Amino acid sequence: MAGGEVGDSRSTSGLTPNSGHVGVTEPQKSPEDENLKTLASQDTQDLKSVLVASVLNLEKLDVDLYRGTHHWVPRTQRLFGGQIIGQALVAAAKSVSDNFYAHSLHCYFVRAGDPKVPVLYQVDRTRDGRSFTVRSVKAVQHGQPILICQASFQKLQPSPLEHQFTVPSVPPPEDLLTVEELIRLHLSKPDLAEDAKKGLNKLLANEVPIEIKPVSPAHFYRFMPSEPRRLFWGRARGYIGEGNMKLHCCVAAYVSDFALLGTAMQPYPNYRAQFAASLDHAMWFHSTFRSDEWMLYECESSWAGSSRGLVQGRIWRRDGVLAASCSQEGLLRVKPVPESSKL
Ligand SMILES: CCC(=O)SCCNC(=O)CCNC(=O)[C@H](O)C(C)(C)COP(=O)(O)OP(=O)(O)OC[C@H]1O[C@@H](n2cnc3c(N)ncnc32)[C@H](O)[C@@H]1OP(=O)(O)O
Repeated sequence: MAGGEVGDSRSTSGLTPNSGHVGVTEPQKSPEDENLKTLASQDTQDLKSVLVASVLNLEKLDVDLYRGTHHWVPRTQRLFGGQIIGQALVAAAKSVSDNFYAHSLHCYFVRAGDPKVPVLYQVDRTRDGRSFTVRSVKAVQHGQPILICQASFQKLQPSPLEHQFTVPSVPPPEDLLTVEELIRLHLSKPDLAEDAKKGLNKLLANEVPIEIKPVSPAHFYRFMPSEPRRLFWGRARGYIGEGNMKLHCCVAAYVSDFALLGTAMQPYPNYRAQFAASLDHAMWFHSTFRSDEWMLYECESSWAGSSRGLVQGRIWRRDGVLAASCSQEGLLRVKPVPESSKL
């Protein structure tokens, strides 16, 4: 489903499986939760490997020119930013030797992506060095750029300088519910209004190729005000396997844009985003990881103002190793939630 992101209406932001589930160390479970887990794990099989087989599988048109198609299109009817970044990184990586690994990318989203036509990716081989290789990618639709991206790749170079922050302490993914399970739980409430049901069923029908388990759903859905910080487990649906680090970075780039910007909205449950879109996105890859295994996403927003929000993200492996960091600024044009929707 669509992740309940910043553009969502109040009917879905009221998703809270139980009012006590706001802490990050002791989730509450019930037999109902356990049944829902079994149900949803069956559903995920249908989307197996869709990211690899379709979204990130670009068609080569000419030297350094590729075409990408869409899988999931958000309700905003503009292309999902993570898809464009992921595809741009795939295109960039195609002309880079296998012993060079993506270590960073910097992107600007300059126009909304049109879901009705494919995206062309034009790659410029900016520089090939002994240790670093840089590629510039322009994503184009209707003859105009929608994204400009620079990606840098490095040969593996060990160093005695090694440090990282400590991974936050949270419940393991096995103890938490997926976004789909949270929606089903909400749908099972007997007093739910018909239009809310309709909206939630629409969300469930979306086929998002990633799985998300919010650590604190009440904050994730902005049911109550909270500090601009969120934690969730995420992974690509399906099996990718070891050995293709380039692909794992592209999948992580896809996932990284999914729930970042909503962090900046968490202190303001009385406002809904009328227009929310990522403006730029940067990412740094630190260590090897498997994007088809649960990774902990830690997002915090250091600033909001001038109709923009700035969010930093850290992506942790389950064993506590910091796999990647990202930063994004997004446009957030908001309006107050009408009194009637708060009921
Ligand atoms: C998970 C998050 C995601 O994946 S988001 C997807 C990835 N990101 C994107 O698609 C963003 C792509 N970039 C863009 O669309 C443009 O760069 C944006 C951010 C819109 C640039 O904004 P701007 O310079 O305002 O563009 P524009 O003049 O074409 O206007 C676009 C619409 O916004 C309106 N607008 C403009 N200024 C204001 C304002 N101050 N207050 C209210 N509205 C404003 C314009 O009227 C225009 O509206 P409309 O589209 O004509 O209805």
